[in-house]
Amino acid sequence: MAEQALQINSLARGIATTILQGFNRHFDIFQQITAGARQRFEDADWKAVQLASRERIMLYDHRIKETIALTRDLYEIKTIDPSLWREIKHCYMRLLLDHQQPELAETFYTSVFCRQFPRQYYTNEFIFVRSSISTEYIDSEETSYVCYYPGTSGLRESIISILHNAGFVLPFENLERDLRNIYRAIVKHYPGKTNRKAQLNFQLAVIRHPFFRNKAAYLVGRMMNGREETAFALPILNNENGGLYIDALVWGEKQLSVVFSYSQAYFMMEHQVPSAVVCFLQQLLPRRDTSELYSAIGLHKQGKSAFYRDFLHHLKHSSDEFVIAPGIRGMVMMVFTLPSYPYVFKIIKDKFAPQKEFTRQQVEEKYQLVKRHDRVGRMADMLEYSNVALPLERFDASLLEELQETCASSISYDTDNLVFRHVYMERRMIPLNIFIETAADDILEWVIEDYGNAIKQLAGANIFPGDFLYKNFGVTQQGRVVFYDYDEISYMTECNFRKIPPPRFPEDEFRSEPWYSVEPNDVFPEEFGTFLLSTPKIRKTFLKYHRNLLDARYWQEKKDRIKAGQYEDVFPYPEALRFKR
Ligand SMILES: Nc1ncnc2c1ncn2[C@@H]1O[C@H](COP(=O)(O)OP(=O)(O)OP(=O)(O)O)[C@@H](O)[C@H]1O
Repeated sequence: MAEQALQINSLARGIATTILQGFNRHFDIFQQITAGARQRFEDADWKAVQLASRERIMLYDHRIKETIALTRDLYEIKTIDPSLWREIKHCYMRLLLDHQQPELAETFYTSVFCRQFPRQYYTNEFIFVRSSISTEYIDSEETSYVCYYPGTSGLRESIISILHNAGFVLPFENLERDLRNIYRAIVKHYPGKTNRKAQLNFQLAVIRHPFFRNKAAYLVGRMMNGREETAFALPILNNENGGLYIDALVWGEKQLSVVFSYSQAYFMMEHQVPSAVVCFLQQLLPRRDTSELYSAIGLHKQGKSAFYRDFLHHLKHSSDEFVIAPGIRGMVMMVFTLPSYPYVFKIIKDKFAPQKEFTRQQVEEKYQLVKRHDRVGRMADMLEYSNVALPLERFDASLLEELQETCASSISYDTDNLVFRHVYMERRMIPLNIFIETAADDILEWVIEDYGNAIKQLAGANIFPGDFLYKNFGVTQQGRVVFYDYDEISYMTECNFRKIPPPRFPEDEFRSEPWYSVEPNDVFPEEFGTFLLSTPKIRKTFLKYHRNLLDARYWQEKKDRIKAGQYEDVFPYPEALRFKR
């Protein structure tokens, strides 16, 4: 008996060690790709930036598969042996005692387990439904942030030190000018105080490493003046001529929150202890949950795991029902929400409306494309889950009926739960068609302008939304228009933008069929007006700001620029914040 226990124990230790080695390897490769961000930024190698971003997102699944294959090969695991796996989890927990990324390693373990074994074992006995270890005050050789004291060394010197510590190799094209710009921008926020040193009891705490994304690097921190605390970021750009410059001062939680939005691509930000970075960021952005912050720094699987924990906790402590999401029903997706929780749940329907000529697999591929693509602040990130069990009693009767009608192949019943084979979860927004219905004139003008900007920025990032209808866009809490219906997107470079040929005879215009031939990838921007410019007010605003969206030449030129390898600038902060150069 004792010998058998010993055997189980040594087998468990072996398997736990193999899984942890799998995670360590994953994190090493993740760090290597992340560490390359500085070079890519300084070389202005934007193509490499996009490739690295895509590669890093896909790493996790490769490592999970590899680790499962290895444990199966080494230990001949075929079916689950519950007592062995209980022991493996204990061994794994012991191995994590001094680990610097224990929460990530736990998630990795859970993924390895869940990919192999059935749902009835997804309990805290076998996986990390709850984390078993605290990530507070984990030590690493370098601290996550550095403090500066403008009260003693002066604001100018402090900013110079911050830039110096960020470790850029390229020089700044005109540092004096940038320092003046920052100084002026800060002064605006402290009227009347800047000349009196004693009143400015500043402390600046800045995350040591820059956050790289697309064509920018952001230095992120907080400024403390007495009891006042303000989050800020300094976006740094490359002039592509051997020099760097500071483009703006992003000031306060609201502005910074847009920089860290779920509709942006993930940052590349190097640190041995991500939990410390997330903890710091949470102080700057208390309204962003840990899930979003982990995702923001590229640890989207941790984001997913944190989200799910939070969601289960919320379910336990709420009593409202899942209901059909307000708005126009999807022809591809069945969308529902829990009013007390700011997310929607999307299930792919069994059958699509006839005009949707694609398959379930193609829809999934489009969603994956968005996950890996630069979302430029205009496409919502989504969390994808398999086998999600939700309490049946929390489903509104009409929702349940509609789910059964439209998604039967994706749902099953397990005692008191409804189990979804596959779900996308996404931040809830106000569908633009609903927002427009009640918007006052000035708000309508602003939202239509932003809607057009969203389309233009997506186009600049090589995304053609396919379906421009207002119902496919939402308005976020920060008041930005974001696209969320991905089933018809394609790359701009795959589209053929055409002007409608003139009619050959006057009767042509009255025919039900076009008088010209149309290939599958042809797009006629002149036609957008028919369904977008529904009311005079919308028409007037749209044409004021975005008349060019109805012109095939505009689209073709954008496409040509992408083909020529030009990457458009998209700033996650208002144009008005940008410094003059
Ligand atoms: N993130 C979200 N926040 C709020 N509501 C949403 C969200 N995503 C979807 N909805 C609601 O669900 C509806 C259908 O969603 P979605 O557009 O993703 O489905 P679809 O089947 O792809 O649509 P379509 O028929 O246009 O292809 C939307 O029109 C909107 O009312």
